[in-house]
Amino acid sequence: MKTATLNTDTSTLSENGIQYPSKVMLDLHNLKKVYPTPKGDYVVLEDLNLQIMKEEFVTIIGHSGCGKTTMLSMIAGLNPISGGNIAVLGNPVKGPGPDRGVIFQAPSLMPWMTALENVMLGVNQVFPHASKKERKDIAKYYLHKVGLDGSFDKKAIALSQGMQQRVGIARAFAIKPKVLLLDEPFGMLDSLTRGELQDILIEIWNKEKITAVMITHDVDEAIFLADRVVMMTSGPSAKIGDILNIDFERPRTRKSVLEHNDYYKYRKHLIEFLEH
Ligand SMILES: Nc1ncnc2c1ncn2[C@@H]1O[C@H](COP(=O)(O)OP(=O)(O)OP(=O)(O)O)[C@@H](O)[C@H]1O
Repeated sequence: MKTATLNTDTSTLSENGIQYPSKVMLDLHNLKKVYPTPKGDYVVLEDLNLQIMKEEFVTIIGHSGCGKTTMLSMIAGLNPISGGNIAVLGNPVKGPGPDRGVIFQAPSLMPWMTALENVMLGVNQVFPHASKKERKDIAKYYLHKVGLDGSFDKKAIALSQGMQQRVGIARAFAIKPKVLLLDEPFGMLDSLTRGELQDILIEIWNKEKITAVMITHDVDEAIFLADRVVMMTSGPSAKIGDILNIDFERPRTRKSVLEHNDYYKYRKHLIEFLEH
């Protein structure tokens, strides 16, 4: 019989009755992923161990093809686990769920639906017992937060890429997940829009403090957003190679980060890791 998850000050009781340290939101333990290929099994990830704390913002960097998306999609429950396990607050991930929101590089909205309708889709599923007005208010609140006040009723197909990604961000936050998973969400945007959306993302995150795990290829973005930057080794059998703590105070501004004495030290550390 399933028992409800119980949160206490010191620990969390998971579904299977295991007492869990309360600060750990996400636990990846000896994670393994094997893809079958015509030439035989390809081991993408092996012995990958990582704990991510509640309210933490972690960015993931690593060479192209090392397995970042594979890892994120396994956390999302969209990609089966070959070995080891993943737990959210001590509960094993068995598939997708509303406790994990995902923002992909392409927001994959329903093109014929309006911005509001797209956000409402998720909200309706996650809060079926709320009144229609309450659900609409949640969707509108997050669309407002991402700066889309004048565009609630515009069809997704009529929105620019940057605006579509704003809807994607609103949609992910609106379901109030415990963990937000972001796979290069700004990878396709120009640098100005990218900067704007980083600011929006971090502003909402500062307020809501959802645990966030974000893949990026941009070292500066990784530093600006994160409490820790996690570096993955190159595949096959990729694992966590190194972790860098980013000790800048929050809230941060891009200017204060760039002017900080440690900024270039952090940057050098990450670039040296990637160059090896
Ligand atoms: N369904 C699949 N079947 C077989 N191999 C796959 C599959 N999906 C991914 N791969 C391979 O697994 C490896 C890791 O892919 P993944 O997309 O996770 O890497 P990544 O680090 O996210 O790459 P990028 O930074 O380029 O997005 C790659 O070699 C890729 O070709």
